[in-house]
Amino acid sequence: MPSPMEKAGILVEALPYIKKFYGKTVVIKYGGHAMVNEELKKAVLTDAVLMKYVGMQPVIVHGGGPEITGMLKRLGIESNFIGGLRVTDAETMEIAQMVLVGKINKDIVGLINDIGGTAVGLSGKDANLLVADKKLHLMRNPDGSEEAVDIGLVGEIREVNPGIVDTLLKEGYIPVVAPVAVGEGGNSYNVNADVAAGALAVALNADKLIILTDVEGILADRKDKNSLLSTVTMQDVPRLIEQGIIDGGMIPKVECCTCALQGGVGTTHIIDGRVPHSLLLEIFTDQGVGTMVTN
Ligand SMILES: Nc1ncnc2c1ncn2[C@@H]1O[C@H](COP(=O)(O)OP(=O)(O)O)[C@@H](O)[C@H]1O
Ligand SMILES: CC(=O)N[C@@H](CCC(=O)OP(=O)(O)O)C(=O)O
Repeated sequence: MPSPMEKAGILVEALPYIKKFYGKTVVIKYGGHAMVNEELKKAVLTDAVLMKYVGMQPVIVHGGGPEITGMLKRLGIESNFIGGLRVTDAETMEIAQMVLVGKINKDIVGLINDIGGTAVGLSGKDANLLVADKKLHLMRNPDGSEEAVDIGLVGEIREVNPGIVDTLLKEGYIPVVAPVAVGEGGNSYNVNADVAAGALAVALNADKLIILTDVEGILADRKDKNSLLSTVTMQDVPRLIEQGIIDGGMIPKVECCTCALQGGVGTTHIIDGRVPHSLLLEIFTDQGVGTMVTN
């Protein structure tokens, strides 16, 4: 345990970072694979509450892929993914919305409020926050040609109306957003949570986008956790994907970082949500943690 004097020293060391990020908007994408257990969830959300109390404007966009898969399995429905996206028929959409908006969103809001923050839960349907069109997945054939594949009610974000989030931030709340978008006729679209976080970060003109996941960051060799790439430039991304170094669920994350940077977001980071207080380490220390994707 640090002595009281050491504790005072730690607080003073944080001062330049508190000053730098005072009033700045930070979008935190909290992935389902990083929601490992209740203790860890509490550590992540405590960091968000602390950020709020020192003057930052955290906005949480959560995922919940594993929990949706678990619920579908309990109901005897198999999950299929194409290009990292869940093939979403009407029944799957109904369950995904129930899990994301009705369960995970409310669990996060409850935990934040219990820790001492004041959170308000939203889905992308509230106040037309996320408006989407049906997304067709482009699949590459072995001969190099591309084919559009129907993956059901998966949405491609067409418009973000961040007014409701701005209003909540101004009133001192922590907005917590579930990645369900509204489409024509008021119907629901399932949106990848990384994509939702990236689009919201751009619309809010955020200073930082931090993606919490279940690996150390981008690894040069996925079998070697010591091969962390601490910085990756936007220009490196297509080559890393082509070489198969970045694969699967990491692809939407880096693509979102790239889109966010192109859309004016200050910095983007992919960090390990399994490490307690990794958010604080990223924001309040010189070294940072995980991978920073830069332009
Ligand atoms: N180069 C890479 N470095 C680290 N992880 C990678 C890499 N390429 C692919 N991945 C995979 O991406 C996964 C993270 O994406 P995903 O499972 O969708 O997480 P989340 O639920 O947090 O969105 C990792 O667990 C890992 O299996
Ligand atoms: C279209 C699509 O794939 N939607 C995701 C939404 C949740 C999500 O993205 O959760 P994670 O961040 O935990 O992966 C899904 O249904 O799993």
